[in-house]
Amino acid sequence: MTREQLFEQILLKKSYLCVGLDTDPKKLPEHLLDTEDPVLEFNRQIIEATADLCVAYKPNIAFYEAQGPRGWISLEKTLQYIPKEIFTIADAKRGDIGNTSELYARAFFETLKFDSVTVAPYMGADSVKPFLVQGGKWVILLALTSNSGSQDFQMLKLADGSEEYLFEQVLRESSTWATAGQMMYVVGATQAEYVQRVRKLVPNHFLLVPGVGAQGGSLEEISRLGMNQQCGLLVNSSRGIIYASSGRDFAERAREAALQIQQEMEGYLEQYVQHL
Ligand SMILES: O=C(O)c1cc(=O)[nH]c(=O)n1[C@@H]1O[C@H](COP(=O)(O)O)[C@@H](O)[C@H]1O
Repeated sequence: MTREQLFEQILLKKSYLCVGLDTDPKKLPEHLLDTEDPVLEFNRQIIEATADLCVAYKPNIAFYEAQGPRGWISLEKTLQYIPKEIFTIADAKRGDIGNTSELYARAFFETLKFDSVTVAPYMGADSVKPFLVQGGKWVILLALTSNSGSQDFQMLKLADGSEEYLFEQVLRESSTWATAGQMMYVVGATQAEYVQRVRKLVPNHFLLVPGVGAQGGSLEEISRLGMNQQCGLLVNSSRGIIYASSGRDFAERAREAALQIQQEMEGYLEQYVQHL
């Protein structure tokens, strides 16, 4: 999917919501447990209930890998329920020496046919570039993550007296590896105070923003500080949507939670994206 196609979907749906499919078999509503593939049935109903309100789905691969072969099958079948015009993110946080990254890229882009994969920058250019070879496929590089551990390395100053944090060097350097049509960055919603520094270095890139809802980040703040003229944001919520209820009404409640976010997003799009 191209950046223009993604922006078209955002305008059409008045939404930049990404629904996180972090489907934990231990949290499934009881009435689904005797279906053939409870994870798949849960995802199917979540997708059916939210597809008109979001522009992306992000299955977190850990939740499927942990199930062994069964999990991979649920994941592959889940992708078949996602409408073609919706952007798909394999949240796998991969990256390795070149020939291994090539196979990770093949796993997510060719075998599973995701539009994008999250990648860790720690091993440098040759670990990321194998993911950048196919047009229409995206790398979403971890820049400033939402968790408290982001302080450990990402927020280190590069040298005594330097004004620049390590995450800024990651943005500066990696933005020369690919255009804003193939690379996005993860910036946690809990890091809103640094979003202007991010935008100075990557004004045109899309940012994948996790951390609203369960982790406490503010949608208003990240939208006000992070939007660009093509919206430039995909804001993810996982638990806040998919576990809005643990009962028979889980899909209905998930829709209500997604609708609430979409309506708030509609307001920010009108306010901050000038040519709407
Ligand atoms: O890459 C991610 O998506 C990610 C990066 C980050 O900095 N923080 C973060 O929470 N995530 C993911 O975003 C999702 C957040 O889920 P909720 O907190 O339930 O909305 C999980 O799948 C996390 O793995």
